[in-house]
Amino acid sequence: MNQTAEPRPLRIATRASKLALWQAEHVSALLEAQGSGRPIEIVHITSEGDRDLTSPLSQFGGLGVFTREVQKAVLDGRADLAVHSLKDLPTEPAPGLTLAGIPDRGPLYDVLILPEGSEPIESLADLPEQARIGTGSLRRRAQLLHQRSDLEMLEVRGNVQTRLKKLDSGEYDALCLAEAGMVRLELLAERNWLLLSPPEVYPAVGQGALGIECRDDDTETIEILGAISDPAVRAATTAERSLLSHLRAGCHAPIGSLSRLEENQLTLEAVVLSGDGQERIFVSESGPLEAAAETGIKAAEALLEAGADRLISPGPGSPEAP
Ligand SMILES: NCc1[nH]cc(CCC(=O)O)c1CC(=O)O
Repeated sequence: MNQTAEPRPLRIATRASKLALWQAEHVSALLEAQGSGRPIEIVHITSEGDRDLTSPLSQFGGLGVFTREVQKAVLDGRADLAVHSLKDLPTEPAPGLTLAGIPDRGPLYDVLILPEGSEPIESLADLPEQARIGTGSLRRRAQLLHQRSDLEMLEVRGNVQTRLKKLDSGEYDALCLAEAGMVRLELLAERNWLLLSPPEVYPAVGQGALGIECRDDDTETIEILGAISDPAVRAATTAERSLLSHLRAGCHAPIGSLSRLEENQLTLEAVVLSGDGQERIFVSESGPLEAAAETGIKAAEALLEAGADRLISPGPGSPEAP
């Protein structure tokens, strides 16, 4: 009889898209380096958001369409932790789960990807008149229209690879995506692209960051996830998510934000736009790192004070439809 029991595996639940798998592998490597001594397994989950590739995201599933089934696997005990793109994770906490891990953050901004073989461009002004831009995100749509009201914004669904195929087949003149996803999938080197950064284009709340959840009574996993977290990223994303939840805009709203850290000071910039990009409200609030959530609330209040509630339409949707 063998009395030396193998340590229990630490099971990571993830969607099975290439990007989700990269992110799960990244977390797996962080956990290995952290050295809990437990072997790591990756459990693949199919989400509603991956199954239905035809409807616009705003019209089905709503909030948490990419995260719900991965969360269920942890709640059911099929896995111990769930890895999400933080920007896809609703700010409303899931009962029974806790957001215990927020590790290092990838690139924050969006990029405008050009079809294979196109000439490079240096700014949005270089796009042809009425260029067709593929994006399903109201935030990207509104900010691009704010710069160039002539652009034709077209809905796009499916994973990053599917979208790039549509771009290269001529459906769009350019595609707007997160730099983080493109870098993780090593897809930027092959083509020409333009960085879309603030103040022209603010990223989504939590963009580029990962959120790792576990059961709220699983003290061992909570401790392990704490050890692979980055306090600066946690503070920054806490401010951003606090802003979003206080705007009660877990809905499909054109909201962008950026947090900057300087020594012990956190500055949160935020924009809210009308869907057509005609109206845009900007605020900036600062506070100590430890008061990140309060800084988020202050920014939300300043936006509401300036009339943001008129621009935010209530309704179902995810914090960031892609
Ligand atoms: N909504 C889909 C989604 N969720 C996370 C990423 C990429 C990684 C990130 O932005 O954190 C993407 C693709 C995209 O927006 O281009």
